[in-house]
Amino acid sequence: MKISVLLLCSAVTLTWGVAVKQNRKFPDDFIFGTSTASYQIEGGWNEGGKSENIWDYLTHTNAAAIEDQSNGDIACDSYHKYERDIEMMRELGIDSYRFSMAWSRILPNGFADYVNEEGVAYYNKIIDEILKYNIEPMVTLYHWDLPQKLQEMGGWLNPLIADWFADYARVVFDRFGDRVKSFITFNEGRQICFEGYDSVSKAPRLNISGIGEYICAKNLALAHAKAYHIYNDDFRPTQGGVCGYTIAAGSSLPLTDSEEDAFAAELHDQLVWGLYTDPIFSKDGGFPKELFERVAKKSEAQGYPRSRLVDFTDEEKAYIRGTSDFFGVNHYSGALTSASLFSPPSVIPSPYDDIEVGQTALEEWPQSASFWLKQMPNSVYIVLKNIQKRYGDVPIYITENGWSTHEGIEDEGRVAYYRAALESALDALDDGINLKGYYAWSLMDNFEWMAGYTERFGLYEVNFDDPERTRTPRKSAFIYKQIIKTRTIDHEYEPESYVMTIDEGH
Ligand SMILES: C[C@H]1O[C@@H](Oc2ccc([N+](=O)[O-])cc2)[C@H](O)[C@@H](O)[C@H]1O
Repeated sequence: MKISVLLLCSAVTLTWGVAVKQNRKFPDDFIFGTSTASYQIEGGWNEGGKSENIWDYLTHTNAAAIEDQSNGDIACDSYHKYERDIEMMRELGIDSYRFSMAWSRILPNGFADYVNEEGVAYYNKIIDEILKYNIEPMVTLYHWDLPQKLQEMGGWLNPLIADWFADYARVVFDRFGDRVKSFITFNEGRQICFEGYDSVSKAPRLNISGIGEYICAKNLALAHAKAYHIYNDDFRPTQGGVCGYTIAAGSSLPLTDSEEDAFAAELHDQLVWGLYTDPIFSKDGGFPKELFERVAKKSEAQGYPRSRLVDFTDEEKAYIRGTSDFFGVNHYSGALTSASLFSPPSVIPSPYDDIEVGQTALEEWPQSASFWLKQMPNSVYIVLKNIQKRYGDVPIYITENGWSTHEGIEDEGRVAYYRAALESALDALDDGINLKGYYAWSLMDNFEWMAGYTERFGLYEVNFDDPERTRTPRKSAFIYKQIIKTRTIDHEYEPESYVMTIDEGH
């Protein structure tokens, strides 16, 4: 069996097993940032007029669902400690900060009948303060924390949610768009839909296997498009910013060079991100063709009178197509893909059973503290190339990329990962891929969903035993700072000390 792992060659030196070309530089206008999300860092879960969201509800009613029985009630306490967060951004010298707003902090009823001014004031403080230091906000409208009240009305399975989300988006654009020039509607459609409604993984942990994800995906696409059109028609003319969409994509390569494995890799991409992005970015719009046909055929064979993946109307397809100014990708890991690796899921119908494809990672790839995260060689380049092949030269932002450890301050594993990922991003730039920016996940340790606080992704360590939630820079923070400052990756660079300062101009 020939394993087709693509490695970009013409290396000059090898560092950490990574091909390193010399004298390469990120362009001056390349954006370096860090990412966070509201539920993972804010805390203040019932303060300042905020209402309960689906993560508050899950962690308060089913603590056992979280590995360490923890929750985001306080998290990093960024609701109170945001000034320290901004100081850290200045220490790093980042160009942009990606964070999300909590729908239930801005609209505690879920609906736009009442705007919580205290919630608006909280986000205004962050935006105004970072702009003082020339740090551009990139705001995600929805990073998984749906108001619980809307969940009780069906959440993302209720088609009316497209309007509820559009109303929320209008409030966000109206209140913040004079200063925020970059919006993302959704963080990771698949994680919202498959993990929330199909596979009992993330909140709200519903198990409508083989059906829930598809209904949610359709509603999400319509919600996104409505928000985009509102921005485009009513706000862009005066505010002049951009509005995009972010998905999670691993770099999938065919296990062998057979046609079957090439098709398996294509089907897998269609399921795990094309389902969400083809309707927006593909030439003809609509769901991915082969996936759509597979689900229709399977549904029929299973006795369903109609496909479990309900198509858009032609009018809806046209309404959704082209509704994104950039492609946001959260990228962490990769795998090799083949139908020969398929093992039937325990529950059928299931999206995985629909495609009958499986994946594997190689033993020798470094393993992070997260079971799902292994470091595939050159994986940033591979995923960006897959996106470019699919959608052409759309501007791309890597809106998350990072590595989890159980390490303390000396986080050599994370340092190696970031250096390798950014070398791979340089390969993409060298190849003419339209990559505009890179956001490290994450500024600091935070509540890592089902893993609670057992896995750490931060450039800054957070002491969750300390009521002050003290933040301390890790080695990786110094390394990332040096890369941002010089726009180059110096694999020999070692921080002189672990004392952080703010450089002039930040
Ligand atoms: C660590 C961050 O993970 C992000 O979510 C995903 C989802 C899927 C993959 N994947 O490899 O398939 C990677 C990361 C999430 O957006 C963020 O909040 C963090 O938890």
